[in-house]
Order: sequence, then structure tokens, then C-alpha cells
Amino acid sequence: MTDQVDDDLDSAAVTGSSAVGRRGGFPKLRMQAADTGPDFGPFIEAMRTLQDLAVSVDAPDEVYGAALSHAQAMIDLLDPYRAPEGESPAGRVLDLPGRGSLLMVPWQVEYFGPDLVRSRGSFRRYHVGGNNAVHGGVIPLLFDEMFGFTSFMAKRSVSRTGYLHVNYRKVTPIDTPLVVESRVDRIEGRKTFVVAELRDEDGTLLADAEGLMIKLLPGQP
Ligand SMILES: CCCCCCCC/C=C\CCCCCCCC(=O)SCCNC(=O)CCNC(=O)[C@H](O)C(C)(C)COP(=O)(O)OP(=O)(O)OC[C@H]1O[C@@H](n2cnc3c(N)ncnc32)[C@H](O)[C@@H]1OP(=O)(O)O
Repeated sequence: MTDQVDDDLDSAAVTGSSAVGRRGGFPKLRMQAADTGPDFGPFIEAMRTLQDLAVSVDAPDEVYGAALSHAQAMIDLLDPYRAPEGESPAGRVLDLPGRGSLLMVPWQVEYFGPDLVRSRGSFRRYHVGGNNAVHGGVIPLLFDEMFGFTSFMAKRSVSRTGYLHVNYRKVTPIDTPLVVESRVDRIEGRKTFVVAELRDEDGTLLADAEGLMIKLLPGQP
């Protein structure tokens, strides 16, 4: 990706305005902030609540049967609208938690600059691994998203994660406001070393991470 395209994408991220660019070795992919109507955000939030319920309810089988009928009706409703990556709004709505993507944890970036990216949010029932602690596979998802954002803001896109090392310092709770901060540690050629810390609102360190983001060469997928 050229610096010029990085600039275009930066302003898209900051202003929510449209920008279309090539993503380095990626095939042409539109990176355009999605312009959604008022129902998209509540729809995604309802889907998140359904995810919480799907992993937590203990219901009679006929209730699962009824829920299945509703789920099938939703599938029938949505299926005709499948769209390629970059055209679906999911992942392209910066003012929604997790950029409006169910894959992402429902956190909201509150500050992003070349020096620092900060995001706040809570994990929820869907993210439980055991005994109300967040699953150890979910926390790297948050860190990877932060590292992608951080390298993007440092104009190091398009990069992919080479490695991501997580230290789990304390059990991470659900339904508790938390904050994560990420920054560039150092740059060596194509390699951007990034670091991040996840804390609760008292400042207690729950997990920290170090990652290597590697700038793609032309043609690399
Ligand atoms: C609204 C509009 C839109 C707005 C946008 C909003 C902004 C938001 C922005 C963003 C948010 C999204 C964030 C998402 C982020 C997700 C990121 C991911 O999860 S990426 C998927 C997981 N990662 C992979 O799939 C990589 C798979 N691996 C590869 O493809 C290759 O390994 C690749 C291309 C990364 C490197 O391969 P080579 O062949 O080009 O390079 P070689 O020579 O192997 O490595 C280069 C250097 O790196 C070192 N290196 C490579 N891997 C290493 C490792 N694991 N550990 C240590 N060093 C390593 C090597 O030793 C070498 O170092 P020496 O240059 O010699 O000093």
C-alpha cells in the first residue's frame, strides 16, 4: 500500500467519509466506511444478545424447536443479501462496537492516533471460557484487532500478524468495563513490533501482549 492510499484510509477512518483504495498486495478491496440506516446497530446488538443466550440458556426442547423456526425465518430473510467482503457493512462501521462485526468483541475505539490506540468495552456471557472468566482464545482476538488498528494508524498497512504473544496476568471478568491500549514499540524494515495492555478501571493489569505485524509485499495475499 502506498503512503497516499494510507492517507486516504486514515481520513476515511477519522471522518467516516468514503475512500477507495488498493490495499498493497491485496486484490482491489473497497475500504469505505459503511453508511447504514438506524436499524443496523440495533440488529447487531440483538444478534450479540442471541449469541449470549445461545451459549447460556437451559430451555425445554420445544423452546429450542421454536427458536430454530425463528432462526430459519431469519436465515431465509437475510440469505438473498449475501455480499462480498468490503460490501457488507459489518466491520466498516467505526462508530459501532466491534466496527459492527459480530466476529469482533463489542468494544469501541475511543482514541486513535499514530502514537496510541485506546479502546473500551466489556466482555459478555458469550465470551466465557470457564468460571465466568473470559476464554483465553478471545483475548488475543481483541489484541489482534488493536494491533491491526495500531499498525494502520502508524501508516504501516497493509500488514499481517506474524506472531502474537499474550501474557494472562489475572482472570479477565465479563460484564466489567475494561480498557486496552496499544502502541508501536519499534519498527525494523517491514516489521512493526507492537505492544498492548488490558486493564480494568482500577488500573489492574489483566493481560498484556506483544505482536509482530509484517508489511505485505506486492502480490502477497
Ligand atoms: C471504515 C473504513 C475502514 C476503516 C479501517 C479502520 C482501521 C482499522 C484497521 C484495522 C483493523 C483490523 C485489524 C485486523 C487485524 C488482523 C490481522 C491479522 O490477523 S492477519 C491474519 C493472521 N496472519 C496471517 O495470516 C499471516 C500469515 N503469514 C504470512 O502471510 C507471511 O508469513 C507474511 C506475509 C506475514 C510474511 O512472509 P514473507 O515471506 O513476506 O516474509 P518473511 O521473510 O517470512 O518475514 C519477514 C521478516 O519477518 C520475520 N518473521 C516472520 N515471521 C516471524 C515470526 N513468526 N516471528 C519472528 N519473526 C518473524 C522474518 O524473520 C523476517 O525478518 P527479517 O526481515 O529477515 O529481519
